[in-house]
Amino acid sequence: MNSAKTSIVTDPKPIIVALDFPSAAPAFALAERLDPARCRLKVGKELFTRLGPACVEHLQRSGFEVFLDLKFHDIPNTVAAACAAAADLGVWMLNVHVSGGRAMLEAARAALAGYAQPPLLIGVTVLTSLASSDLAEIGCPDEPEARVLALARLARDAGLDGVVCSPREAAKLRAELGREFTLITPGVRPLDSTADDQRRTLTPAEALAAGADYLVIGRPITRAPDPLLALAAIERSITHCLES
Ligand SMILES: O=c1ccn([C@@H]2O[C@H](COP(=O)(O)O)[C@@H](O)[C@H]2O)c(=O)[nH]1
Repeated sequence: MNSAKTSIVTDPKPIIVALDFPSAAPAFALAERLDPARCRLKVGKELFTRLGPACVEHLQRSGFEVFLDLKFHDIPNTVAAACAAAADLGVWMLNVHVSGGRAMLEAARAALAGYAQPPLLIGVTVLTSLASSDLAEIGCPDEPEARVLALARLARDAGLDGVVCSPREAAKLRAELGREFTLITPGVRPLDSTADDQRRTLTPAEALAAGADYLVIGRPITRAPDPLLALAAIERSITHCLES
């Protein structure tokens, strides 16, 4: 993919830093060094299970918008109640697994209907750690792109605001689902980073050029010798993708 191609990314801060840490100290220490005007933060299963809602509230008090990445996947009644609980926390974005099915997705949508400023409701399609062979093993004969597209269509039809996909599917989804559907891409790796457990990756500039709205980036920043330098290098690499 041509990383020099310019795409219109309308949000001036497309980077979401994944705060995957085992305790409050390193998570909050990094957050203190980050600027809420330059990025958002993602709280996932590890930090939330350790610290609970207090960690979201702490980060919000520091001025950050928080993506609560708990990937709810359960019966509709349970997911709806969990989405309401997340909305009560005032998170900017939350997510559910699209494979929970239409009734679950519609229940999640309905649960957020009464909020004046509801969080963005996002569906997880195919985890970026999965390749074709992994899908085959769990009984899915599709290539990841076909599966992601089918799940993204279901998410859109059920009224979700967008999906989590890998950057490799972003161009296809953008073309099929239009400009308004929000695409969140983990599986983002600068050229000098290791893939770790991610299987479907592109660089930050490639992801934005393909049509991603937001880049979720964890270890390439959080495990860098200097996280702020790593973030600054990523920001420089995507400047040409941002709307001026
Ligand atoms: O398909 C998915 C959905 C969520 N994630 C989450 O994003 C970050 C990625 O972290 P890296 O360290 O940059 O790999 C992590 O919190 C995952 O839980 C994902 O990777 N893929």
